[in-house]
Amino acid sequence: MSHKSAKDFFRPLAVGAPLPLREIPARPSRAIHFFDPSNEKMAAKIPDMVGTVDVLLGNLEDAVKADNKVAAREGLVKIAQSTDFGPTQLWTRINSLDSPWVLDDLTTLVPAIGEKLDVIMVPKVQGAEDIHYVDRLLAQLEAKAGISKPILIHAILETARGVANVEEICGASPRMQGLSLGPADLAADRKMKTTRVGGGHPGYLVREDAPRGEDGLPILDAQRAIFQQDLWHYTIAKMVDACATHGIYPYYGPFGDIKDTVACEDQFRNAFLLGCVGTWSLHPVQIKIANRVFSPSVEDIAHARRVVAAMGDGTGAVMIDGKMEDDASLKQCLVLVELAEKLAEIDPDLKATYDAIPTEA
Ligand SMILES: CC(C)(COP(=O)(O)OP(=O)(O)OC[C@H]1O[C@@H](n2cnc3c(N)ncnc32)[C@H](O)[C@@H]1OP(=O)(O)O)[C@@H](O)C(=O)NCCC(=O)NCCSC(=O)C[C@H](O)C(=O)O
Ligand SMILES: [Mg+2]
Repeated sequence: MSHKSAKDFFRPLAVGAPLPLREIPARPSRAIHFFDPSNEKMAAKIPDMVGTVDVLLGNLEDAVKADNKVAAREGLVKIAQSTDFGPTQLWTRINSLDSPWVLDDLTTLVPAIGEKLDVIMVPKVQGAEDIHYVDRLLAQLEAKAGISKPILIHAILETARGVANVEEICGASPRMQGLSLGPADLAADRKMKTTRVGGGHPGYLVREDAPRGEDGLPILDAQRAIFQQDLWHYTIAKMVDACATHGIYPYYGPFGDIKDTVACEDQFRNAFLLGCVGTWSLHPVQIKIANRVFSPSVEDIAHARRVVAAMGDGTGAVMIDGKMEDDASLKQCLVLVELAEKLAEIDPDLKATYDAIPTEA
């Protein structure tokens, strides 16, 4: 595969297009909330959701009926033009690159609402070639429309080839903002034997060893603990490493069992602990869960601040509550403290919560 030379990587891909960013802004995006702009009931709720969620995403792809594709695109333009998004980012998910709708998605949205669109999510990305195509087309459209800042690209990992090529996808363009896991399409593409939209599966488990009888054989009808495993651990971990390597942001994806808010919270928390910065929300009930899970807890911030205070110049080792803390644990604590500071800038309730944490000796 041929790569652009380093000096060309940050050059605009069309004369008159905005300069590519050298750093992807670390804007809070705990929940990327999906709505169907062709659904009037949903669309009517969007202006009131501004400020309650970090990202509002007008979805044009799967979950929008084929007959509603044009209405969804037009609906998104209308909502974007008539809404002041304040601190909330506006994203869209365009149709897949092999679909009959994607060209019109891009050529309509960029001139109409390109100044308001922060990120375009591209589904079913297979390799760097998909990002290169969107990158060049966006540059041409931005130049023609006189857009002042580059629209960023977010890729969904939802094919086996996309997962295999995750490194080159992350590094394909300075527009790359991040990646999400697309567990439903990925499961289908991999021919996994599941029927769910994200989350676990009761059949994917590890069972406690069987007790042995006097004959030394396993007692098969004995009660044994079973531990359900995470089907998505490998892919999320691979995605997190690729994103961290390239300075972009990893996200979990959809959790389709809307009513199981407890398992949803578990799935989101696993992703948070592994390094993801946010997740998708498919229903208003999932926004609160995501905001809670992807914000560091009071306990973690209290502990992190103690470590930061105790570590002085950041070198050496100290004991806190019987545990050794050193340069490496300090770096982990700083990840949490810096995230809390960023979130506090846009979330007054969270700021008040973090400000109220007592300073311990
Ligand atoms: C999942 C839903 C179909 C559920 O809808 P519904 O049955 O209408 O839910 P409720 O009755 O509980 O709704 C209560 C009210 O809230 C409104 N509502 C529902 N969802 C949203 C929303 N996302 N944004 C704003 N408002 C919403 C309803 O209109 C009700 O309003 P009211 O009657 O006035 O009280 C539905 O939530 C939905 O369609 N969600 C989005 C689904 C989606 O975007 N799917 C695509 C992403 S997942 C995916 O693509 C897979 C991935 O790519 C992969 O491969 O893994
Ligand atoms: Mg999908």
